[in-house]
Amino acid sequence: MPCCIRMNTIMSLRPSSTKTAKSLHSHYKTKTTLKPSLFFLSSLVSIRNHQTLSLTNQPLPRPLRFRHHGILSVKCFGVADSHSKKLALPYTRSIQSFNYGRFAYRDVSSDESDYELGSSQKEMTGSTLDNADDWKWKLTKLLQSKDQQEVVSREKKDRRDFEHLSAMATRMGLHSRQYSRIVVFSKVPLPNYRPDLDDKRPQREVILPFGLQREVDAHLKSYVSKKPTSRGFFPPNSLSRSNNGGSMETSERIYARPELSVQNSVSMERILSRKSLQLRNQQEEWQKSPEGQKMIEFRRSLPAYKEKDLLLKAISENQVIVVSGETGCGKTTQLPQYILEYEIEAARGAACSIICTQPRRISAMSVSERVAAERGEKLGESVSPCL
Ligand SMILES: Nc1ncnc2c1ncn2[C@@H]1O[C@H](COP(=O)(O)OP(=O)(O)OP(=O)(O)O)[C@@H](O)[C@H]1O
Repeated sequence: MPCCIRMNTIMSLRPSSTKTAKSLHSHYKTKTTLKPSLFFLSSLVSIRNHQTLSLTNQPLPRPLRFRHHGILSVKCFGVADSHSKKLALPYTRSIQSFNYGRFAYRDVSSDESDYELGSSQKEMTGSTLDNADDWKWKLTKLLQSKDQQEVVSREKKDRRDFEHLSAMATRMGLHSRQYSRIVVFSKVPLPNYRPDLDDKRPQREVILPFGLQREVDAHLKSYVSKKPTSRGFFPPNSLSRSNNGGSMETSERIYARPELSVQNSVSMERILSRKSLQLRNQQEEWQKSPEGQKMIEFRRSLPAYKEKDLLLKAISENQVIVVSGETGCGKTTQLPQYILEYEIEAARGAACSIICTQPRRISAMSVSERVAAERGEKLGESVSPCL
């Protein structure tokens, strides 16, 4: 059975302070029948010249020294496994890669003094957090887990201490956000709103007023009858089904556009074609940049990405498609981008208009901001909210 023993629990059993891993080992051996398999050091302890620490019956090559760098928290996780020979130090290594600044792992020279392990974190930092150790453990487990994406807590004290916990998560390379009575720590950036964590969501569902659908149809018909026709501009494989000149626009601006004459239409095509090439260059530049690469990596991790080709095919072959997917899979932020990117790559970007509806102004704003950020743009370039 896996179990977890806190070092400070072990330490409190000892009448005198423990200074070396060797004495810790002998203490550990006599006080418990568990063989430790994972030795978990917090960010603030260094072990000289060792990535693994042997805690077997063999004597240690020489005493290993723990050194305190600010706050101390040490945990031992043991399993009742007599074959366990080595204690890996994964956390120490991950600290190096997450760059903990002054808390980063470093070697301790032999002339440096040992640290008294029994001191509590509270005393060291003056922090009001009484569960920092638990959280450090939880977040480290999250980082180590391949399957787990996030940790969710509904504890009042975690909401109270959110700022501290959030700072800790940031130092560990994690994202955090508070949603009303819930705090979330995640490996991926968190959205402004999480419907799955919104207890009041059923009451917040938007109920469309009777007749709204008919009103929308009438507006659409009116728009379609007024929109300029530019036949021949769209190749058959284009995903675009309208031509209003690029980015989202207000209905006033759309209706205010004058009818285009044939000559106007030709020069408009030239303008759109130039703009399309410009969009393609911009998109390629962004995708090659380090930030763009990072964003692409994140976007590819979303479930929608696996269906990208299928979706584009379905859109090109059908007038109406219905997409259903789990919350957060990328329906809102990814699908429109797949279409736009496809059109931009085909040098038709300027002629592609995509309208996304959101039930609230705040979500319209937040989605627009997010999509613009994913495209490496400022709001108002190819993505504009229309409130
Ligand atoms: N404002 C944001 N900031 C950071 N990340 C975001 C933001 N909005 C969305 N994301 C990320 O993008 C992913 C896809 O979000 P998106 O809104 O496209 O999902 P969805 O399938 O439309 O969800 P829902 O069904 O809840 O509307 C989210 O899981 C989240 O990780």
